Amino acid sequence: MNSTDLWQRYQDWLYYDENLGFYLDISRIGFDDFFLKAMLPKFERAFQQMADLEAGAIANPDENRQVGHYWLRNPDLAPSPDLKQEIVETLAQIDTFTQQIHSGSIHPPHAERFTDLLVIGIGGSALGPQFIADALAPQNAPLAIHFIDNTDPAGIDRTLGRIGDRLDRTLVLVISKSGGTPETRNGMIEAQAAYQKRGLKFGDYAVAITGHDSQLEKIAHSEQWITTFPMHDWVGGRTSEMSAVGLVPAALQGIDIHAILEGAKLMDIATRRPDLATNPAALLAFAWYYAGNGKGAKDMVILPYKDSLLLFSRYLQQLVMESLGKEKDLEGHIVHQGIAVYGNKGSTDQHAYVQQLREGVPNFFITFIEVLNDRQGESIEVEAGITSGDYLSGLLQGTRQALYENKRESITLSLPEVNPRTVGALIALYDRAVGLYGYLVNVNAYHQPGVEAGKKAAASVLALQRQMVQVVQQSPQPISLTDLAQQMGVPEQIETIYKIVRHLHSNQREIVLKGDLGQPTTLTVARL
Ligand SMILES: O=P(O)(O)OC[C@H]1O[C@H](O)[C@H](O)[C@@H](O)[C@@H]1O
Repeated sequence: MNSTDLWQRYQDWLYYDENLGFYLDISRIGFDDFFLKAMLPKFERAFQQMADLEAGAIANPDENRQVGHYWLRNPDLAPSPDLKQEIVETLAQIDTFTQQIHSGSIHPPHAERFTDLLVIGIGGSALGPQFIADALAPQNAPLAIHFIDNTDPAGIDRTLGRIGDRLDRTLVLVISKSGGTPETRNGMIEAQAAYQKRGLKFGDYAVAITGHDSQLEKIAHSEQWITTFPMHDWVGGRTSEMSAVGLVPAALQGIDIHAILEGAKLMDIATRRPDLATNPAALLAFAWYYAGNGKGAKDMVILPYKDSLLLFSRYLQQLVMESLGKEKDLEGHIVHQGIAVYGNKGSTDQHAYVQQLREGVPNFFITFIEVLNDRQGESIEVEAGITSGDYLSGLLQGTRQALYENKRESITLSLPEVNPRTVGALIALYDRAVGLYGYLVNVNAYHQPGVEAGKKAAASVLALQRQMVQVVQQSPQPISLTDLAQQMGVPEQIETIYKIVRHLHSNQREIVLKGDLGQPTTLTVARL
């Protein structure tokens, strides 16, 4: 296509949202009118399914659940007065609690104010809060945020080390919808131990955000934690940023949560339109479908040209891949759906992997995210008539063009600036696009059955570890791996047992290994 035709195509497909000052350009995705016509009936169905979902249908059939994250930003849409009240009351509870923490009316036993916030959670109970904190926390936030989002002991030490002496002024938010996620439980127990070591009562510092009647809620009540916030059954982890999960940490950092909700609500209005050309989420889903042939044949590379949006790709990784990455469609046929997501930020990535994008395997499409306002205040010139921001903007345009010339497709989103409203809108745009795409490819975007397999396997490894330690304890002689597996009655698990033994040996716990570490058959295991 020549430049005049491209310019025309750009204008034909440009979406602009007046309320949000938000642009979406899918002109550099190569669909034609024929493809468009073929997709329209699919979109009609998807719009209808989405309307049913918003009206309270059981949109997650496997788990027999409603999917209600849209109601969080407009409680009037909730399908019953009770649900509406739950949302409104939780929001009021968050506002009151934030005010009490900031004013010091709720304070730690030995200080006038909390100064730090430790969030313990994983997956949907961490990625949103991490993205929002990095994108929006003010420089002198009333509470400085820290995360434990794993069961890595060294990672936990690193976070607690950063908090250091301020532990007695640190408020802890333990976030888990199910209230039983082992990584989060471990983080909580480790944090609890750190408080105890300092002679502090954990409950005086802790708040839980969790589902009704969960294990975590029970602990919070029995240990008299400061308070608890509800995590509704009808909000999925990866779309929970606008429930208490995302709003409590954001509000405590002094971020305007009502503006986040307002931006999302405005985007919801736009993405509710049952019309492909004027619905930005539908345009996104349409572009993804074309680029990957409705089968995820191409990866989604997310490239925000703004440092504060760095964590958006990580946030989207869960939202897109956990929602769409499914073995079966809604009728139970094997489909192996999904779209892989990766990316960091431009122009930084230009000095890393963009070489491959431009010249290597063409298995991706890019989403450029442009932020029109460079910074608060004036910019100096780094060359005659040119600022750093001009460079960033030029690099974005240049990369888009260079990739297009090499037949690499792209989408470009442009926001006026990064603020609570636009970030709320961005999140809402993508959760709707993922929902619509899920309907286009006929998968349940709201469950994650595949995650369970790894969790079950981990539990059986830990059971083997306990059994193995017992057998070694009772064995008078050092014992070979083969005999050990034999005595445990699981000869087929020898590799797993070997790895458990190696891990314990490396940590000088319970057992010692003797022999040539490079040759497992020479090894014997004895009690320490
Ligand atoms: O909030 P939680 O119940 O602790 O769950 C945390 C995460 O764990 C699971 O493995 C799911 O795959 C995620 O969707 C979820 O966000």
